[in-house]
Amino acid sequence: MTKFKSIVDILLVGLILFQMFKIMRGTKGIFLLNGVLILYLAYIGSSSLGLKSLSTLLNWIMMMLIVALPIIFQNELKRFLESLGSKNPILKWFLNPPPIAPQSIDIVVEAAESLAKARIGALIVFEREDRLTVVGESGSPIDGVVNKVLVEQLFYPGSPLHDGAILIKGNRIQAAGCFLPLDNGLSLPQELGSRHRAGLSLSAQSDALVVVVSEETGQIALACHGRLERNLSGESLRFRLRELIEQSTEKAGPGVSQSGDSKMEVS
Ligand SMILES: Nc1ncnc2c1ncn2[C@@H]1O[C@H](COP(=O)(O)OP(=O)(O)OP(=O)(O)O)[C@@H](O)[C@H]1O
Repeated sequence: MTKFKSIVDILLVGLILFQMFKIMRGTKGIFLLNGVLILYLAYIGSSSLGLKSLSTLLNWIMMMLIVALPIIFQNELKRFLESLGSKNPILKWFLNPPPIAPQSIDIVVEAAESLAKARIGALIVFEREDRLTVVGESGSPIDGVVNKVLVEQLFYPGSPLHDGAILIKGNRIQAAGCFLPLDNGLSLPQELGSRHRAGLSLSAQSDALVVVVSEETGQIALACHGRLERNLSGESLRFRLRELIEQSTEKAGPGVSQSGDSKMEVS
C-alpha cells in the first residue's frame, strides 16, 4: 500500500512539473526554472556530502528564491492556475464561457479576407473553454460587439492598437493590442515570423482558435491545438472554424500544414 502511495505521489509531482514545463516552454521562465532545479540538486548534493557552509549558503539562496519566485513567475503562475481552473468541470459549469457566436465567425472571416487583400497583418484570438485572462489583461479593454469595421479599424496600421492581437469571447471583442506568449521552441518555416509564432504558441498552450493574417503575403492561417493551417481562403477558414467549434473535443499534435482550398497536407 505504501509503495502504491509513493508511486501515485511521484506520478502527481511529475504531472505538476510536466504541466509547468509545458506552460513555460520557450519562455524566459524555463531558464529560471532550470536554474532553480540546478540549485536544488546542488543543495541536495552538498548536504549529503556534508559540505556544511556550501549547503547553508545554497539553503539561504533557495529561501530567498521561494519569496521571489511568485513575483518572477507571476504570469506563468497565473496561466498555470487558469489552465488548471478551466479543467475543473464544476468551475467550467459555473463559469460557463459563452460559445463563439456563428455571426462572429462570419464577421471575422469577412474582415480577415479584406485585411488580407489590403496586406494588413492581423492576429485574432477566439477564446473557448480555457480562460485567457492574462492575454486580455496584456492589451486594452474594448468590450464591443464584433463587427467588421471595428475589426478592420483595430488592425489599421495607423491605429494605436494595431500591434498585437484582438481577443474575442462569445460575440464581443474583449481587448485589443494583446500580447500572446511566444514559444521559441516551436519550429516554424523560416518565412514565418513572430506573428505566426505567437498565434501558434497560444494555440498550443490553450484551446483558443487563432486567425493570423500575414502582412507580408496576404495569406490567412488558422492555429488550433498547436497546428498551423496555412494559405486558407475565406471559405475554407469559415468551414474550419465552424467545424472546430462543433468538434471542440478534437485534439491534434503540433505541426504546420499547407492548405489550398480543397487539399490539405501535413508537413
Ligand atoms: N507575442 C506577440 N503577441 C501579439 N502580437 C505579436 C506578437 N509577436 C508579434 N506580434 C505581431 O506581429 C507583428 C510582427 O510580425 P512579424 O512580421 O514579425 O511576423 P510574421 O509572422 O512574419 O507576420 P507577417 O507575415 O505579417 O509579416 C508585430 O508588429 C505584432 O503586431
